[in-house]
Amino acid sequence: MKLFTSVNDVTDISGLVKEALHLKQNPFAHKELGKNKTLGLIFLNPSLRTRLSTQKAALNLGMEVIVMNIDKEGWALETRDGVVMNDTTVEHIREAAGVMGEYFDILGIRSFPSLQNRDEDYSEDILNKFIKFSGLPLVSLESGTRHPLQSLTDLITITEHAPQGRRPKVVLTWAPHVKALPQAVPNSFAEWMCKADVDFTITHPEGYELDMQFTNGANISYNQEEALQDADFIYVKNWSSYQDYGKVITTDPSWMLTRDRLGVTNNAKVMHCLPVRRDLELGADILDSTDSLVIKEAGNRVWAAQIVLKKMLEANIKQADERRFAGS
Ligand SMILES: NCCC[C@H](NC(=O)CCC(=O)O)C(=O)O
Ligand SMILES: NC(=O)OP(=O)(O)O
Repeated sequence: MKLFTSVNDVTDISGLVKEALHLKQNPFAHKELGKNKTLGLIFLNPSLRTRLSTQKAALNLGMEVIVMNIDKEGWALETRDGVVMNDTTVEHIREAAGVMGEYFDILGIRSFPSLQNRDEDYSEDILNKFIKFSGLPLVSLESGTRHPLQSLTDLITITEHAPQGRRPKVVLTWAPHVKALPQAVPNSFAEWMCKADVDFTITHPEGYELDMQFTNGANISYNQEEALQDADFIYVKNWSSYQDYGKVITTDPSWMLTRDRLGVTNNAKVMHCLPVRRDLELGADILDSTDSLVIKEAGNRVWAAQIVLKKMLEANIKQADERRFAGS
């Protein structure tokens, strides 16, 4: 594996989940694999889970890790091409990414969308430039349109807690929020669920339709109660409008999931990628109950990151060996 930016970088999804669950039982079995290899984690936006879990995963594999919050600690980055840099930006992404290529063996990048310009965000220009100019194997730590480490984690968590002998029903439900949030988490979750062995439904108010490229194969409903019927897993997330790009169309509190809503479900477990705003997006009564999987889910971020880094290290070692043999 050279890139992990979407589900399309994975050839065997259920195989990857199984391997991640195996790592969870044997976290230090590959401690030699990452010896003398350096992972660079570059954040253009805040993070708690992605930063800590990916760092821990790399340490479990014996790697060195360097973390930089480039938005706060680096020179102001220019990402556009063909501009005279006579304003506030100091360093171009071409040089910045190129330099990272000299220091690291694997690069992780977090780059949120601006939510101002849909074409720009959905072109994944910044992620693609880091890939191109670093020349490194790259793992997305959440980009303009996707959060694949989160989605792999979510599938691992669903697989661990799924009922025996039948396909689980998974429902992604929109939740209210005061701020405009990216579509990356729900896009990515939908994209993975549509390819997984689950019965998948999305429910949201009108105007919150996600880009159809991510929801192909999902049932979509504007009626939350109907959608929740017989659910085994409920994935709660706010996102801003894709159509009226980046806008908050409603904050209707009746969309907030509370425990009394779970009555129509099949004792559903509730998931959220975190951070979550209590009693705005999701009721504290759920978060503080055994119906919530959010902490275990966040725990599984380690195994998602570790299996991805392991695949990248193995591919790189193979490539390096091939180069060595070719030269001998
Ligand atoms: N990485 C996990 C989610 C990150 C981001 N949430 C946020 O920005 C929450 C901000 C707030 O609640 O103010 C999102 O939804 O994509
Ligand atoms: N879920 C998630 O990606 O959390 P952070 O933004 O804290 O990394």
